[in-house]
Amino acid sequence: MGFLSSVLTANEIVKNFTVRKGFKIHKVHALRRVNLKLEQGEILSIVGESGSGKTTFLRIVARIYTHDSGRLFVLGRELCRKMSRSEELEYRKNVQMIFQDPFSALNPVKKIRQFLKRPLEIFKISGVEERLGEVLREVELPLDSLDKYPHELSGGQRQRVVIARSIITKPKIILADEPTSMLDVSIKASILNLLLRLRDDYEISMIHVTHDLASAKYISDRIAVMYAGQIVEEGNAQQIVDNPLHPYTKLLRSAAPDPDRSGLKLGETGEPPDLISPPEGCSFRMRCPYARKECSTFTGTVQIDERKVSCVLYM
Ligand SMILES: Nc1ncnc2c1ncn2[C@@H]1O[C@H](COP(=O)(O)OP(=O)(O)OP(=O)(O)O)[C@@H](O)[C@H]1O
Repeated sequence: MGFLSSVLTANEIVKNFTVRKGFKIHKVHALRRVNLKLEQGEILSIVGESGSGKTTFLRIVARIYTHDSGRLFVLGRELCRKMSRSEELEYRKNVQMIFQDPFSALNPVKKIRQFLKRPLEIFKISGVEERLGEVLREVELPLDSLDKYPHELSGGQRQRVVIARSIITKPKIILADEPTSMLDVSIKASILNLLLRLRDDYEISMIHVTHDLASAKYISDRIAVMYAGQIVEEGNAQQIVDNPLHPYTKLLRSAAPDPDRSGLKLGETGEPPDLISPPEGCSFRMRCPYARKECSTFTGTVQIDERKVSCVLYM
């Protein structure tokens, strides 16, 4: 697919959190100079283990957090700490987030109609009933779902409601944080297919965050692999999964996403480093079967065709 232009450019994004451990205050280096691009109509998956910084990046784009340094350009403007209320509203209308848990996203005492109507009220969008009907059709839910309570719907139907709300304002970018991780395997594919169709029908650009390389390959054009707050490999989704270059991507690839299938478990190969004091050089070197002396100082990125890989093996 040919893309027209970038809707998001992240340059050297840094985010630290302050945490208290006993009497001491520590800095967690959650994002360490992250560079990423999202093209119009593209689905980019950020893949990595728990704690690698995927959600933090998504939340910065969603303006739930602000970045400490670096520059982030979204839909033609630079995101800065302060935006006027009208700029903030316009931004939130255009950039919507889907959270991983469709159960906690929905208020159990409110009908689906109220949940879906809320953004239309906030953004003063007219033609409410018509738009409610349209989005339900788009997410393939029957119209009578509007008058149901969340507990009357299945997990997959609830996630469809959450997706309906995310598209009701006709956003340009969707940020999907593990949208299928709480769902049964049988329903996962239908939700991924729905996201793909929305992208195709409306040219919505998406950042999809997941632990699961298989669903990333299924849904994305490009994959960025994140480890300890850094992107270690980035490129075409199929190439990354079928022919991973970075030793960490190779490890993710060989780990069985399905616990019923035999295979390497990530925990068996060690743990990611503590982000309070991340190591110098390559952060993966302590777990890497190919580690050598240079890895303790190497921080570069190598471009191989369309792929970027941060590993000294490819120098
Ligand atoms: N609000 C916060 N306060 C302090 N530390 C945080 C906060 N949010 C995230 N962190 C830390 O930042 C690092 C990155 O976390 P993040 O949630 O972005 O990772 P993740 O890859 O999305 O993991 P998961 O898949 O488990 O959600 C972790 O070490 C985490 O403990």
